[in-house]
Amino acid sequence: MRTAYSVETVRAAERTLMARLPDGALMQRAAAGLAAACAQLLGRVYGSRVVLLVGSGDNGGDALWAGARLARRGAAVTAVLLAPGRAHPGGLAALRRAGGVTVPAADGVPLVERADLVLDGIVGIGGTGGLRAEAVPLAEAAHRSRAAVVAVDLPSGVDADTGQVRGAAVRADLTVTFGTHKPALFVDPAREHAGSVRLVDIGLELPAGPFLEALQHADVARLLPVPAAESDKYRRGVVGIAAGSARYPGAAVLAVSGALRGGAGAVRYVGPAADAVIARYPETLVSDQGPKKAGRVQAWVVGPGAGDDARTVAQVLALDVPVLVDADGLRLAPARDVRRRTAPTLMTPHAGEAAALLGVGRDEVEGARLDAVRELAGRYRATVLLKGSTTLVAGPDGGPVRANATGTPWLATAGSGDVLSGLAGSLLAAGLPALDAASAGAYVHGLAGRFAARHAPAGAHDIADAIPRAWRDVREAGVG
Ligand SMILES: NC(=O)C1=CN([C@@H]2O[C@H](COP(=O)(O)OP(=O)(O)OC[C@H]3O[C@@H](n4cnc5c(N)ncnc54)[C@H](OP(=O)(O)O)[C@@H]3O)[C@@H](O)[C@H]2O)[C@@H](O)CC1
Ligand SMILES: Nc1ncnc2c1ncn2[C@@H]1O[C@H](COP(=O)(O)OP(=O)(O)O)[C@@H](O)[C@H]1O
Ligand SMILES: [K+]
Repeated sequence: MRTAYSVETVRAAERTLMARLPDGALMQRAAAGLAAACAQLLGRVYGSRVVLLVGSGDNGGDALWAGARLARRGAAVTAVLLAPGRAHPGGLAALRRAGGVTVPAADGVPLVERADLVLDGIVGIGGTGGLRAEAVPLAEAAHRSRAAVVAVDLPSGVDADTGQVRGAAVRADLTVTFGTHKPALFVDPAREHAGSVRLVDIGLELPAGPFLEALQHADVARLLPVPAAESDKYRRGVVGIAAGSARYPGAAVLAVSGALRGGAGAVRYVGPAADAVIARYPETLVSDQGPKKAGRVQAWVVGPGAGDDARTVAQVLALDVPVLVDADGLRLAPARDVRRRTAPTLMTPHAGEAAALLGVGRDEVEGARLDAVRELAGRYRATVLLKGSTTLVAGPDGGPVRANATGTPWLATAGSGDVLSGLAGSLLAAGLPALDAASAGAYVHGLAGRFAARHAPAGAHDIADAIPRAWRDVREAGVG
């Protein structure tokens, strides 16, 4: 599991550690890791042109100390000072001792354009808002130059705690972050600015409850259900799918396709698309009764392609088993009915649906996903999985939000959300708590998308077909 902590927690851990260490020791640890990552990226340090973008705080200090290390190994290092009177004094002296030079910001752009490596030490966890005006031309030059851009701790201009980008921000190829990941490194739009991310351990001791978690293969492998010797289809769990309409029968077929690969022992379908479902998946148990009388079901999925069928949504919400509400179902599920439920509810909106539920614009949700997912989980007292370029899952009781790391833009294809709802619903039926069902479902779904679209675009049914391969990949890597 990878974890991220808020700036407040990082600051507290930093204070505790600094009280035990000699002055400057933490910055030296950070700079050593940073310089090593830069050297690796450059391949040959000797003779390379390195430009440091240096702001007024310790983030600039890290860049200056790392620059000094690279200068000692033969790089030509120039520091572009954004606040010349306030640059980190110790770092500045070290760079000069090592043969590095400094220039004012106004002279920086041509140097950045000719650099092999640009180190972004403009601002780190002390930043607020986007880049200031004087830094913008430098960030733009770095982006268009052929230089590798390495962000120190965070790409400057992103909000460390929320992943918001309010204005211009540096676009890095690599971010070297210190002590712990910051939430912004997992959450778009900031994540997209970070490039690949490397964590340098500087000895921070962090509390048990992180702000954000990102599951990895081993975590998901432990969550995925495996039938025991004594299992039968009912013990493995039966998932009910109430989806599809005369207009959208495909949504039912796709939800069933995900559910059949999600670990439940049987999939039961109710709704107007039974013929289409049976034609494609003859193993489905179809019922012409409503959800109440459909027979044994351990978890329901309601909503994909459901049109305006509010009655079915209300019936499913009234059942005392876990329920996943997706797509049209989200619009048709009154908040008070969801809040009143005692069994778990999992809601799976994309940004547009989340925006409609919150009464804000879609851009607002996409710009501040963490806020949106937590707000929805609180309002509905439900687990919420917010889909999109970063998929986030928040539980109703606060606690760490989970960010999914396996997604790919190839998943943005019609019907792929229906597959996810079936898959996650199946995991609910198999007995996983809602937070785990949602995050393991998103993880396997993302991986399946990657497999399905490896060399060519894939349709939603291809993603469903790739679920067993993704599942196997997780299990084999995770538990041997
Ligand atoms: N935590 C740890 O354990 C360790 C932390 N370490 C490092 O310290 C970094 C944090 O350093 P920090 O606290 O000095 O803040 P930092 O990010 O340099 O920025 C503050 C300055 O920036 C300015 N400023 C603000 N917003 C801005 C903007 N949008 N655009 C431009 N400028 C802006 C603001 O100035 P002012 O508003 O006064 O003009 C303020 O002076 C951290 O990210 C990591 O790299 C490591 O050395 C080792 C261990
Ligand atoms: N840019 C993206 N990067 C990664 N995943 C994405 C992106 N856009 C959409 N997705 C994923 O694709 C799926 C689309 O679901 P949804 O929006 O419900 O589509 P549909 O309603 O057509 O099924 C979700 O799993 C979502 O997280
Ligand atoms: K930075």
